[in-house]
Amino acid sequence: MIRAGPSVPIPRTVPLLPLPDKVLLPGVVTRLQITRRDSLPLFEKILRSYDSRELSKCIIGVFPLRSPQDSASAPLASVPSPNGKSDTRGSKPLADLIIPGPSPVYPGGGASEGQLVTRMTNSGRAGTKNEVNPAHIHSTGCAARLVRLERAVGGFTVVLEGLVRLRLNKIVSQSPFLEADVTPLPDKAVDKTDQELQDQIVTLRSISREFVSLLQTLKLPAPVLAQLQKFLDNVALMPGQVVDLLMSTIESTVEEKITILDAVDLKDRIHKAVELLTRQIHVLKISQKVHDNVEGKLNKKQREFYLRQQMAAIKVELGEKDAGEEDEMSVMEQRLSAANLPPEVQKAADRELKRLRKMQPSSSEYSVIRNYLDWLADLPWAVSSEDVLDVEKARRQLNDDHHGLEKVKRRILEYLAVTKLQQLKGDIKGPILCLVGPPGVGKTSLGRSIATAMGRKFHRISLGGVWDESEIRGHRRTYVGALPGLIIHGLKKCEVNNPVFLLDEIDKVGSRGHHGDPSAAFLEVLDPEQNSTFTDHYLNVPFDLSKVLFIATANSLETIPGPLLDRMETITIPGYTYAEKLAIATNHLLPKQIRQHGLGETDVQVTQDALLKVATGYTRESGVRHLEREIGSLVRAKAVEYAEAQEKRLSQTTTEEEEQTRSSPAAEYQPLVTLADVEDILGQEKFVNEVTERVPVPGVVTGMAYNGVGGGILFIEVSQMPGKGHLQLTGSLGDVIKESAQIALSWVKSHGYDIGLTNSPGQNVMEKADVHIHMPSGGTPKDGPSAGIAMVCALVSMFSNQTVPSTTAMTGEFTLRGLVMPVGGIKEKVIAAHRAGVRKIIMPLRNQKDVTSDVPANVREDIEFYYASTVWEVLREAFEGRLMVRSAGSSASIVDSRL
Ligand SMILES: Nc1ncnc2c1ncn2[C@@H]1O[C@H](COP(=O)(O)OP(=O)(O)OP(=O)(O)O)[C@@H](O)[C@H]1O
Repeated sequence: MIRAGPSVPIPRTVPLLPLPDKVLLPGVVTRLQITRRDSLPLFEKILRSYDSRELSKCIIGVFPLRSPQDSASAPLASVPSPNGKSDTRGSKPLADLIIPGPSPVYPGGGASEGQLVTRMTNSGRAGTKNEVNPAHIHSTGCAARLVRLERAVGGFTVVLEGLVRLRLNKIVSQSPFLEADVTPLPDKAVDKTDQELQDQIVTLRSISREFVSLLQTLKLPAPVLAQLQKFLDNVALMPGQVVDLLMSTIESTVEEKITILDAVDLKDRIHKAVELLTRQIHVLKISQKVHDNVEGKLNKKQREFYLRQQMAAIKVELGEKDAGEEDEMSVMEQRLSAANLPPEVQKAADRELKRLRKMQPSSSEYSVIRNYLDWLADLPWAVSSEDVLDVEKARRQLNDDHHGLEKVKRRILEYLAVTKLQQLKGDIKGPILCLVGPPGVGKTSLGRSIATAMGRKFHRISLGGVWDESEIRGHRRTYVGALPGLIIHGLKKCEVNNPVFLLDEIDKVGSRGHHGDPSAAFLEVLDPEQNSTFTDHYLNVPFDLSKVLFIATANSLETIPGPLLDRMETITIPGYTYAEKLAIATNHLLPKQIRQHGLGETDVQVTQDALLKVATGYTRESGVRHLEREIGSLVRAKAVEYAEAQEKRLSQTTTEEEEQTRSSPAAEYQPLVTLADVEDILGQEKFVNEVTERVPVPGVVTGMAYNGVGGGILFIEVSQMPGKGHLQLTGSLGDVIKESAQIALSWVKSHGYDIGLTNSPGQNVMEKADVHIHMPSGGTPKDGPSAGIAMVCALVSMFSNQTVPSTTAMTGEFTLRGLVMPVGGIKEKVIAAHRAGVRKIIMPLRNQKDVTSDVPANVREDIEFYYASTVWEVLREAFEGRLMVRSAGSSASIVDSRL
């Protein structure tokens, strides 16, 4: 409904309402919350002096109040003199004419609650305390009449209707409220002869129509639209009023609204309005685009998402997007570009990013893609740490961290030197090292030392019990909760693409389970030719692993599949001798434990014989892990003593002495741990020397074993019982060892007469007897041919009733023809036998070189070695000449002699 403007006279002096952050234009109705102290007296007075029906007669001058900065940058028109000479805006001083402003629009007929009533916003809320500085009041304002006035919490709620522009001439009073001398600036009647103005009106009309039609699509309330439409019909008659109204509906800044308020000249106002409307139409079109896309049924969350998108698009268009509030997408984009992705990966990332943009955050697919992109952004595609390839420094590092292991250290240094040379050539394709040895010999800690020596990051991947290929290569993204595998996880953790990866216990990787073959995944990872394009199932893009230094560790090589073993260079770390253990304990384990228990270097001292007793009496292992634990127990016991002694001292000292006492060790504390203390602290010895304390019995022989956890000795026990010549085998024996037992028995049966077990050549030594061969520690599976000669000796010992000394151990494969064949694991077997107290070892002649090259000299010195090529030689050495032999086979010509 368009109404003719009410002819309200505008007095020359009006009370003034300064509005910060808000502009009232003629023709617009607005509701305000008045809480500013300086404005309250005005409304108090109005409430007192006017009857509610006469309120509309009350005219107020509403002027924008600009902030001091604004006023500084854009000086306000000086308070003009009544003659108008100082009007800087070019509008001529007008007479005291009272020309009513355009009719305000009252949607729904009522002025108070209509939708066009500008809602109060925080910025529209007048402040609570500021005193107005008249210099900050803008020179152009708007006369307004009061439509409603009510008391509200902390002030008043007023509804004002803009009537006509005002020029502020002079502030005439500041107390109790501002009053000013003003001049109304009504719009001039349209000059139909002014062609330029007419053209402008045409443009305004078309652009306004477009604007209103766009508003329709945004579902503005129908009555408001209807009002706007009707209003536009009058654009030719009152273009100024139309502009004012439209300007109050578009999104614009206070500054822009002030320029409209300032534009008293019609052409100027239309020109500015067309500019702002064009921009608003552009924004609306974008919102409509978004709007069109979301047509259809949307749930609450979807709607929220699209509205947010709309907001973001509008912000971008307005150039208001702040770096601080950048949306998730651009942050992700930045992270991806910072990750320096290889082109192929970049392509995949772009593709996923594009998909992500089209999704709503609440969908499950959204988080899947987000996670994926997070992974891509977090991986060190192009980040490497600087290598320190200083061989001398590496040598020092290895020597500082580990005692002995000379061969291993030499090999590692060779490796580093080669890597250094290759790096100079830009071609790094070194072999993959595999450290093999029993538990606790320092394989893992060697790996760590290598990383430290090279200045690289270290990451340990424990492979024990990995049965599933996807644990290494990741799950495909189609699986719910899919993630990359251990390799990619490790790279993310290290944050560089050239760390040292220790593949711990590679021999424990389960082979061929239900979900692929995990060891097969390593075929690619460990192949320097292939691993530059390693593709994790989750990432589905290749990652170059060629800069990663892989070091594998294993307890035994037997369970490592051939092709995998083929890719690695194995370095064997045998078990330690007692002498080595003593040195390791003294130089590394004891200082480490003392440090870990918070004591000083000299607070615990352990004598060498005490340490040796810990090693021999409390541990039985190839490595030093248990030894370290037992030393830990010793140190703990001493730490308790230390703390107790200190407490005791403290309770006896005065406060002055306290500080001094705290730092000094307690007097009655004794740091030395002697041989006698060991049993008190650790309890009774757990292991006695197995062989030296054993009384030799016929039918029992000491054998030598070697398995994944190191070397050891094992006893072979044979007994006979009445029977019919059957052989019984017990002790978790494998097929090969069972066959060796058969071969041994067959040989003994066939040579019974030669060895003096029977009286005639045709007699069967087992005619009326059954034989039982047992190998104790039934819980440990045993296999392999190396117990052959020990079984022959055990059988001969039982049948002949002669003993073999328990300190004599033997190892060697045995053929039916009585030949002794070489076996493996000599070094570990010898060292373990030495630990167990063995003093004489019989072994195949062809293993002699292993003893001379591998067995430490101090062990060799303690043991008497005998190398045999036939079983006859073995028998002679084992029984030390106590066996009656008639004929020592074809190789010997001795008849009826004592061997
Ligand atoms: N030669 C040595 N010098 C100094 N310390 C050693 C030596 N050998 C082993 N150690 C110490 O023994 C402890 C056990 O070593 P580590 O964990 O490396 O053994 P491992 O061979 O990897 O065993 P596993 O096969 O069970 O993983 C570590 O604290 C290590 O520092």
